[in-house]
Amino acid sequence: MTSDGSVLITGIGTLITNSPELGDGPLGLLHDAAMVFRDGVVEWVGPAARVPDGAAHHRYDVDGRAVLPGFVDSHAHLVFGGERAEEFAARMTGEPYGAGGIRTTIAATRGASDDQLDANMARLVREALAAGSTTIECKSGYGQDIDTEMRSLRVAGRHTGETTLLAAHVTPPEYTGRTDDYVEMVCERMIPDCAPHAKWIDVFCETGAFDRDQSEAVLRAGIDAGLTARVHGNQLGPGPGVQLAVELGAASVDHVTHTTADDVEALAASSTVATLLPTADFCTRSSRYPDARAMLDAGVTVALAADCNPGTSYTTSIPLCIALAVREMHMSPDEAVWAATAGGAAALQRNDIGRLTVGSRADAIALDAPSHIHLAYRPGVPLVREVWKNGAPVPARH
Ligand SMILES: N=CN[C@@H](CCC(=O)O)C(=O)O
Ligand SMILES: [Zn+2]
Repeated sequence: MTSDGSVLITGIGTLITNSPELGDGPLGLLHDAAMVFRDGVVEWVGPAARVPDGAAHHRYDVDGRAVLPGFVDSHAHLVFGGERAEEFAARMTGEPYGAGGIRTTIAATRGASDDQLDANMARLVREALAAGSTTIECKSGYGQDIDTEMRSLRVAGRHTGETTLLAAHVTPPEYTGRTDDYVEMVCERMIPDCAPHAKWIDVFCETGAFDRDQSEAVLRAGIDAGLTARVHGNQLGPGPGVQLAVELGAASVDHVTHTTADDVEALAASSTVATLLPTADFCTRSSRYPDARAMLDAGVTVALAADCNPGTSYTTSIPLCIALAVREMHMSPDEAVWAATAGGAAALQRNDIGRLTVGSRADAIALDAPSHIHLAYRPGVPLVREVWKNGAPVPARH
């Protein structure tokens, strides 16, 4: 980058802008394109033949590669201690996944220092960035006491502005058999104390976690404290999570693996994004994947996220999510890439990311491939070759 903070990217074989006004289809696809970043935002984007004259940009030639907005990973649990490889191995030999595994991580997280939590999160954020995620949301939720939830949010806030108080993830051991008492403590004390450190409030509305009334109480307390709702729902079986999210105007309801026709209809008529987490279904060997086709065909806004966490989805790979979404959920490569970029931005209610248009954040990736289709066509191959965050190249990962 030059001292004026600008960079000209040339030689873009295909550019996804996510602006239909700029190019073909919903992805706003341009061929033989170029782009100028200045001071962290996109200053110009268009055909290579029409690059504005005279600007003393640093030039970066991507040699015919595909360039996309950086992935927006709108669902992650990155503040935790320990790991659960043994639980995963047991699951792969027949044990079912249950919400109770979360308690293992609660114990490890409570016992970890801030520095340990921070180092673990930093490692995962670096990993995600190298795989193309230039924005990542992060939930607390492995404390389930005020002190550890607060510590978790502080750590998360050092790495992302998208911090979520997952106040009701599972009833912690000291409240066993007293979930209503836990919910009361969350509403009266945890949320008021922790809200200044979070942007979002989240609950796990599921059998074995929190029921509809308990989830609603937590979400309403969060909303009253100035947070915006998002919901974990319909992951392990059908349930009230989707309807609750829609009723409360949640930004997103996440997982949505088990939905009814009424759920899909309600989502389609709402502004709530359905965030699908295919790597969680893959790693828990779920009986099914979300019915993405029904949702898309009904007009639901769909996002894809990696749900990085030590229990159900210990991956930061959005390219893997895209490959699963295409292969297992019958999304087209275009739909999957849109969902992982503009869809993630919609789930975070952001219009400055997930697109490459004038004024948007200069967060972009170049693939070692001529088109975005290769993200699904070449599963498991690390195709993300270059990453720019706020207009600056991200150093290669060691
Ligand atoms: N479903 C709830 N929470 C996490 C899993 C947490 C865990 O098992 O540690 C998820 O999004 O998949
Ligand atoms: Zn989650």
